[in-house]
Amino acid sequence: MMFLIQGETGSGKTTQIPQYLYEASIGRQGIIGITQPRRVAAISLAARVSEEKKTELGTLIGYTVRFEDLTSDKSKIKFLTDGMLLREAIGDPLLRRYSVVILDEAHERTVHTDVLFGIVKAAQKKRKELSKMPLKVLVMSATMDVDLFSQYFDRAPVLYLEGRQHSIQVFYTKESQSDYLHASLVSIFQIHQEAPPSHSILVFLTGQEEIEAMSRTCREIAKHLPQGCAQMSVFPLYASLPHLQQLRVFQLGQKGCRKVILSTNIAETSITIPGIKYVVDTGMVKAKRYTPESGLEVLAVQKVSKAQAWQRAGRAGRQQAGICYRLYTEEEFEKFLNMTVPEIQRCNLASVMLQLLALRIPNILTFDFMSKPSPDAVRAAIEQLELLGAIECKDSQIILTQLGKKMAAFPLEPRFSKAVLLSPEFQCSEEILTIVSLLSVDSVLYNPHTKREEAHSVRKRFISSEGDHMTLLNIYQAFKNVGGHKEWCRENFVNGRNMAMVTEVRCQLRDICAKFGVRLESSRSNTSNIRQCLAHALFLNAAELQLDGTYATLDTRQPVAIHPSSVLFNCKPSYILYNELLHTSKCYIRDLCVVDPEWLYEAAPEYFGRKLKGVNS
Ligand SMILES: Nc1ncnc2c1ncn2[C@@H]1O[C@H](COP(=O)(O)OP(=O)(O)OP(=O)(O)O)[C@@H](O)[C@H]1O
Repeated sequence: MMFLIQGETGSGKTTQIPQYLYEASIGRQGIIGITQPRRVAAISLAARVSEEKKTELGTLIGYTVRFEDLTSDKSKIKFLTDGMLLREAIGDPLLRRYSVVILDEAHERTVHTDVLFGIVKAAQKKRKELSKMPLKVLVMSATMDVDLFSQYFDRAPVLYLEGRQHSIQVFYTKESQSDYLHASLVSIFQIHQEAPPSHSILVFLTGQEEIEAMSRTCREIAKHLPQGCAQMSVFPLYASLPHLQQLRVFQLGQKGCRKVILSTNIAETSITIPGIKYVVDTGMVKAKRYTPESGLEVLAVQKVSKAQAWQRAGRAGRQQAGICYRLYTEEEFEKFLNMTVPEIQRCNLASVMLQLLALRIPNILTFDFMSKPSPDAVRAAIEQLELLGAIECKDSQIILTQLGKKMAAFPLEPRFSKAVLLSPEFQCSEEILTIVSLLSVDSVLYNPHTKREEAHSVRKRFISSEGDHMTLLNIYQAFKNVGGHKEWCRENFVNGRNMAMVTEVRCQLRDICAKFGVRLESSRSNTSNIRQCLAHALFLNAAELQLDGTYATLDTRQPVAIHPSSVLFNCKPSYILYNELLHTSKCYIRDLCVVDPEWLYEAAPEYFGRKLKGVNS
């Protein structure tokens, strides 16, 4: 059985259908799994359904997100991120534990969801052939391209759910806005002056810095409003915000005080934030863009698709009638793409390719994708995995190496799992495990805007001239030396909860190492072995200082600049590794580590030999 369900936002697809299936005993033989593209959605939905069923979260209803599993043997309804279901499929491609798989928010088309489409389709077919317990599959969204989906899923029938409890009115601007931040501010304060304070406002912006700056401005303006105007509480919401702070947005606001939530697209789908009456949509989003020719995966601010705009509007009108102000004209909206370009067509494929190979799917080009990735992007991913030693190409066949098999077992990007696996060679396993864990969780640094200077100055003693990785390592070691003391965290502006998470992730990574017989070795001699190990794993993300004082990436000579958040912002080391590229006013590199060029060359002599030839010719 395979159905597509299209129902308006807020019609009850995600919270009700799993319960109906459970009550109809459809999930008796196995678990009902519901995938979500984001962890905050998986967690908050599990909590909501659990509350509706009056059970304790983690018993009948649970959730699994990366590095966090709140399920038990009793769990029958499980919310999980699409990435986690994909990981489970590596261990069990037939997904035998599940009687029903619901792929929710299918329009988001994350890489993981797209791969899951193929995996789930194949699992269903195979289970039928083997006369095993049938796998029922539901694909749901308010805004998916039903024709494309139905065709892909062998003409699966589409069920349309009509109706939502509350209406939503949508308004456009009359004229195009050149400054969406200014336009958002004007809208927020207009609503604030006119509407009762119990009506909360949700504003969609593009990223952490923008949101933090806007929060400050809103709070400042709110202080100077005329007497009689209601108070305002501003809540930022973005992926790297500590989890507890994320959850604060779901709490009811104080009486007589307006709640304003400034969010990235993490609040765009799935979730219900109580009290939201108004949505302000800037029409902008920060998303990945990938150019296979340059091999660069960049985060850049761009226009949303129509589907995203409708999802955003759908966050209003969930508990009462809602209003959505779009800060763009109707003509502009008409020019938006109908659907967001699937992530598989705009991201680096190295990670997903490694997972497909671990799933014993030999050829990503012939895999049953709803939308094929570009052959150039596939070639670039193959080259990267080959350089990392994860695969070998023999007679036009791609084979996962022993190293590659181990790499795929870690819930990490290939370059980070490679760093872990190489660490014994460089006698720095403990340190690399810490660094990789630190990079896998939300930021452990707490930078409250009112005490930014103070936070910087107390943390100065941890700063390493060798970069951000080493600085984070110093902070972690100091945290451990005081036994994770809460007072110490407070004094040093360190997020204790996220630090505890780092310790948890570290344990999990250690367990995976133990399972694969990876001997962990550390000499604690100096820091150059740690940086050398990072150079051998992250050499594809290296940048070089130019004669004019700027930086360029080593692979494609892309001009880049050090991000102001880096401890190296005012330094000019000759060679640095970076974790991420971010495109705002210019192309920034962030999370940096100083390295020697010889280490890079040692890591991939042929590759850098070729690159240098390219530069000289
Ligand atoms: N955490 C919550 N608090 C209060 N009400 C909620 C909550 N979650 C859901 N609801 C109510 O249930 C309704 C249906 O929510 P549900 O998430 O199931 O809708 P949906 O059809 O899946 O929407 P979408 O397509 O936007 O994900 C909401 O409109 C809201 O009225």
